[in-house]
Amino acid sequence: MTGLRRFAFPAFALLMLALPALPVPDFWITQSNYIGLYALVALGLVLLTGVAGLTSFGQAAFVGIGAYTAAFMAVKLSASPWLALLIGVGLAVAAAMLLGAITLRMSGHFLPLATIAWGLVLYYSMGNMDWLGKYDGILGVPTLKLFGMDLGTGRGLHALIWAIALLAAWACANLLDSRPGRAIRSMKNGATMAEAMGISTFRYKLNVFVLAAVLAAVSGWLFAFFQRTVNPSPFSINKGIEYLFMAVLGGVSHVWGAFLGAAVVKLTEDQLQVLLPRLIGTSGNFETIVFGIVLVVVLKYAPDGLWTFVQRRLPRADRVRDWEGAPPLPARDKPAHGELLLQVQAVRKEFGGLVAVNDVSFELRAGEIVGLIGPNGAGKSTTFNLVTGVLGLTSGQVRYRGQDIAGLPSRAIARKGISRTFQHVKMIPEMTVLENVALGGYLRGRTGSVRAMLRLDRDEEKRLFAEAERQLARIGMADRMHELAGNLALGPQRLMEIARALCTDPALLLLDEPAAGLRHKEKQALGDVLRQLKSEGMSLLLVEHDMEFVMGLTDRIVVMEFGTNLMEGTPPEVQASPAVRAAYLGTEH
Ligand SMILES: Nc1ncnc2c1ncn2[C@@H]1O[C@H](COP(=O)(O)OP(=O)(O)OP(=O)(O)O)[C@@H](O)[C@H]1O
Repeated sequence: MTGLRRFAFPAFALLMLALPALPVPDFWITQSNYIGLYALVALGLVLLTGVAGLTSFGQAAFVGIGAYTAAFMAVKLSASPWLALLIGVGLAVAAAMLLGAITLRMSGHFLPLATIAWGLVLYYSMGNMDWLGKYDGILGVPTLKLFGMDLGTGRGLHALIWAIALLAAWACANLLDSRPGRAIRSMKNGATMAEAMGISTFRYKLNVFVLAAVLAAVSGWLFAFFQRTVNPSPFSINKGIEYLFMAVLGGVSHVWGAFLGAAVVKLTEDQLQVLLPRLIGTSGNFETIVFGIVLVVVLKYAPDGLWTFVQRRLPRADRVRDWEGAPPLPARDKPAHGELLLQVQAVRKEFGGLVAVNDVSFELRAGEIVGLIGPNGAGKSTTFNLVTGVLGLTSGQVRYRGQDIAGLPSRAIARKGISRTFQHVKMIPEMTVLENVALGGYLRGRTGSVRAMLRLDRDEEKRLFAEAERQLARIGMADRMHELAGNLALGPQRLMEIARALCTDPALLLLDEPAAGLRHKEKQALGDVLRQLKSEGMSLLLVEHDMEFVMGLTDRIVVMEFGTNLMEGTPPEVQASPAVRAAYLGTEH
């Protein structure tokens, strides 16, 4: 890390923790308290929405759970605030697990809708329950005491709010730069790539959803002791939208975006509440209208949020190469040369009335490169997806090293030693090449989210990065490991995907149209890499449209047309076949 980056966080933390001791007016301390409380909630949304791609409008309801638990237990039960924290967080976890279990397997708009419903249900429940004081809420919450010291509501509480918010930011930043963090980041653009790397996307979605709920509940707990009264209005769906607005405005993919978003929203909201009634001549919640307009403008012109403007000015530093000499990751037993590796037996896939793959069979032995070719729409990609578990079979069998793998999810197939690349490169563009490749090592590591947040994963990380660099060196890209993956041209991106697949320690590598869209030189480089992998004993199944590319590379070729096996043979046999030529030229045969 550069000096600026290394010192920025401790300097900011020190400033925020020392702020109450400085001659700062009480008003600014109060504002800063709100910013810390809001940032804690927005931080959860950064992970949930920005990083994992899940939208929640219901975070204010989780804040409400924390706040109401704290107020109720302190006022009605005179219980310890720390017990209230435990129970509040526990309730938020239970609610998030239940809500997540129902909605997180569904795609698209189900989660946002469910979170809206959840926000509304909780708001009206809080407002209608006698024992929670209905819309008046619970008054007279005592101040928080820590080691016998009364923190009060202003300066004393400021240190606690900011200590917790900064600790949470540190933990979230650690999480994002770790094995589980890469898994979370890989889910943003759909589950296919993540699952192919062996990641249970449902588990990580639930993890992040629960973590965001916990951060919100902790904020609510602090909020109750800060305001010393709770009522439903700060936990309404409006506030849920405002939290999302803070995260989006600040920079929904960046931990520090949460703080920037919370600060900008809080400070402008206050200014607008004074300014707008004066301008318009009548009072009302006009700031909401302004925020709505600003949100549309931000989404249009700065979809990554304001933090990106700050980040662009900070120098980007390469990851410190501290993994020299790290012990190698565990590796699987490799099949002996010539062992029967993959048996595809009469696989069939129907989409409604269309038979995309019609009882196709072929085999692949260890150490071979087999090509699966055919004209557009022949059913190659569908066959590929049947083997890799992305699609379910209508009938037939797929055996890998003698075991039936048909119907297994792709992450289970990855675990068995089959890895793949994608026709349209799937990567995390804002991560470096090295980090993208390290994602491939996911199944070879063990670190969970809690260990990662506490930074107890460094030994394993060194092993993962050492392996990622080794695989990059294997395909001749070690010198580009610190570049952002999104900045690479298509050829190197495809090679990077191969390195990522190799990082899974596969016994069989499946490449989906690796030469598509590549220039002549890039194709040559790819061909050299594949030949080298074969010489190292790797087994490869190549789905390819480009006849010329596969001819010089493969041992055997399976030709498909209209979903069926047209023929199978060596490259010269295929090249000599009038039927294949006719299929490619689209003439009768
Ligand atoms: N999810 C789907 N739903 C309905 N039809 C599909 C689906 N996926 C593929 N098909 C159809 O199945 C047939 C085979 O498609 P597939 O993508 O497997 O062919 P391909 O040989 O890989 O072609 P290309 O080289 O163009 O990728 C095509 O007619 C396609 O339209």
